[in-house]
Parts: sequence; C-alpha cells; structure tokens
Amino acid sequence: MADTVEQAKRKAAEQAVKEHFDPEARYVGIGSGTTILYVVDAIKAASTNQNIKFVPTGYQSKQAVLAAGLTPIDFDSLPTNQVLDVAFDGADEVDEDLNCVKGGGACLFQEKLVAERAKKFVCVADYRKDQSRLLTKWPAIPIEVAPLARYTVIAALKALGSSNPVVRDDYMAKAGPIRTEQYFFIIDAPFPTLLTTGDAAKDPNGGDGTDGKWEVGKLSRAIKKITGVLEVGLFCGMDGVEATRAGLTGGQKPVAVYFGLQDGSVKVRTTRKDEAA
Ligand SMILES: O=C(CO)[C@H](O)[C@H](O)COP(=O)(O)O
Repeated sequence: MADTVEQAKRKAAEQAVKEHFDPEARYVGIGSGTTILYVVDAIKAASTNQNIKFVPTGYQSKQAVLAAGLTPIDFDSLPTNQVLDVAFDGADEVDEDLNCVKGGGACLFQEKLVAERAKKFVCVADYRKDQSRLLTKWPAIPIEVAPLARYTVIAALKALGSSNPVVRDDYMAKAGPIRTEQYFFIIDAPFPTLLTTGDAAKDPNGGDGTDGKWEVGKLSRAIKKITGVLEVGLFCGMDGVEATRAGLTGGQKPVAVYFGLQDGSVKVRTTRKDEAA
C-alpha cells in the first residue's frame, strides 16, 4: 500500500513536470508536503538552467529546494508584479471542478500566496485525493487563525454549520497547538456537504449554507470574512489563465491536477478544455 501510494505520487510528479516545467522558466513556485518532493526530484533531473529561481511555500519546501541544489528565493523578495511561470503543489483533496482542500501540512497561507502569483498552478496528488466533492474522505477544512481569536472563530464556524471545529494539536499532543510559520494556529473545521458550482446551481438554496450545503467558493468567502482568520484552506474560484485574462495576477485553482493511480498510470484533469494548459 505505502509503496503503491509513493509510486503514484512519483509518477504523477514526473508527468506534471514533463508537461509544465519549462527549463527556460525564470520563477517557479514549489509547494509543501510529501508529493512535492517528487516534483523537486523531477525538476532537478530536467533542469539545465541555473538561473531559475524557486519560490518555496515554507521551511520544508525551501529545504527541499536547497537539498536539490536549486536556488530558492523568498516570496517577499520577488520583484513587484513579477509573476511565477508555474507553481507546483500537492493537495489534500480535489473535487470534479478542481477546487482543492489544502493545509494538511499547515502551510496553506504561503501556498495560496504562491499559487495566486503563478500564471498557472499545477497540482500533483495520488489517487486517494481524487473525489467528486470536497470533504468526502478528507475530514475538515484547515483554517489559519490568530491565536487570540480562536474561540470567536470557532463560534463563528459553528454558526456557519461546522459540526466540530478544533484547534489542531501538536502531533505528539504534548506541546499544545501547532504553530504555523506565521506563528498562528490551525483550526480544522468539518462541514457536512460541500457543493461544486454545478451542484450548487441545482440546490434550492444555491449552496448558501442554509440547508447545510455550501458551494465551495461561498463557504470560502464566508470563512474569510471572520475576524481572526488569516486564510482558508479552500483553493477555488478562478484558475491562473482565467485570472490573467481578467487582468488579475493569478487564481487559486489549479489549471491541471495530475493524479497518480494504483496501476502506475496517471490521470490528468484540467480546467482548460479550449487550449493546452
Ligand atoms: O497543503 C499542503 C500542506 O499545507 C500539502 O500540499 C498537502 O497536505 C498535500 O500533502 P502530501 O503531498 O504530503 O499529501
């Protein structure tokens, strides 16, 4: 099982890099987690250009870039208005619209900053992450919050319909809550039903949460409005190509997701039917 999952991650990473990493790129975003390590390996193998700068989404990501002999650059050192040619990252779950839950590794804030700076954001995952709706297998939405506001945020999340939002503990459950790289907390908030945009159009209440069913984008915006929330681990809305067309810097949604499957093949899902991603 473990070998099958690792092989699925590696195959997906290799194909995503083959199809989206341009050795002439100038700036490339590198996300967090275990799958991204295979992306870094594949980039290292394909990279012939020492001038590419890699923008990591946190400490672990930066160490992976350095260990591969590639050149990291901090997000806030990027020249103003400099977009990334591409950003790669993992995901905790992906729905059929390519909305993602992220933040399993508590890096969602920097991951969103980097994804939104990229002309195209490409996700790489194994078969367990591929679901028609979010929160099918992944239990909760990770939300980064100011520690002082944790109780008010929990109360507000309950009012939005979250059954049991909890502050994420240190994995040893000894040292109290985990701290993000911004020194904030993560609240994991389960919700009963998350709808894709298509599903929401058929819902009598349009996925506004009144019947316990939330359209992903509506829920993301409602959570983001709570005072004390830094960022929400829902990556949805426009993809980078749509955002660029709208004159924005970038979107949150991937243009393509590469799922490594159990049989060693790779399934690619893309938002862009009309053109090469
Ligand atoms: O969002 C993330 C970290 O905040 C990761 O990208 C996500 O948890 C996927 O990790 P993995 O590749 O280990 O399954």
